[in-house]
Amino acid sequence: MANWRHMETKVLEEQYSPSCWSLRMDKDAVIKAHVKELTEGTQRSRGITHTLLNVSYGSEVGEKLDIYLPSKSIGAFPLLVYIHGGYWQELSKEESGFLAAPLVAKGVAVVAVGYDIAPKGHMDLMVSQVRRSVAFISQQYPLSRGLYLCGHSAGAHLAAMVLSTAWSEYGVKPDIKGVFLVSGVYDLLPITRTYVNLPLQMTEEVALRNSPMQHVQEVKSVFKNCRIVVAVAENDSLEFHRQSREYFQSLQELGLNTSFSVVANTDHFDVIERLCQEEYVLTQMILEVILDA
Ligand SMILES: N[C@@H](CC(=O)c1ccccc1NC=O)C(=O)O
Repeated sequence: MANWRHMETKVLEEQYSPSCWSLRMDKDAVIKAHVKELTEGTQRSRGITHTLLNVSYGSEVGEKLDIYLPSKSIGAFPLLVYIHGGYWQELSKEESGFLAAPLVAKGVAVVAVGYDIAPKGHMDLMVSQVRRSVAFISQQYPLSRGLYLCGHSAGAHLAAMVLSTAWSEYGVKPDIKGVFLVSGVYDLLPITRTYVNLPLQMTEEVALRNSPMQHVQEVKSVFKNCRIVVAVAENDSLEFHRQSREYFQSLQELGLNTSFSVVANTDHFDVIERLCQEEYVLTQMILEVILDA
């Protein structure tokens, strides 16, 4: 396939419109079903787990997170921080607890992070917010049995940016033991040439500064032993496959502990929705990584 720089805008925009590639439903239906699945799943998780909702990790209204806790826990549990997707302009933490039930049942606490989506938030702010949320959690739970990150789509981009944080500026060094990046974007430059950038208004400079592909060296210097799983939905577009593969390859070339998975029979949306199911291959992979540590 052509290099993205040589694609017509229409073709590039289609590559970066995940809803065009689902084999299950049409464009509008798949997004509607996605929001419904995440919302209902989050309601279910809230009904069956002990929760701490709207915990502030910063002074801004949007700087809040929800914690889903295992029962009978005394603080010595692993924590999985989930960063939602939605192209930095949709969704919120209110639909982001859907994955908690099967993890909490195995003794893993789940944190759903809220951040200021565009147009209120801009890229530098969102990156700073997710970094501060992880710093906050690591200070709040010093006895935890390790921190894990999971991000979907734009949230996988933000999780990858957390990995390349200069932690000295945050006064902590979180014990991040594993990261699950699902159908993410790691080079923001192509995005600047699409409709996705309308509310974001990123310049090329902002896009480069916030592209995980540009910051893999920082990952190496801090997280030599962290397990990094790069996963992409089988039915994601070629550009999404390329982005995941290239990010994985850069990490691998640096000798990091990383693996690459194409999740069979999934599209951009159910690849993450299905984390509410215990038997789903990605849920099992996450549990194996966390419980084997
Ligand atoms: N314009 C995008 C919309 C999109 O990606 C999206 C929309 C609502 C909620 C989540 C989304 N994406 C991934 O999480 C698309 O074509 O799929």
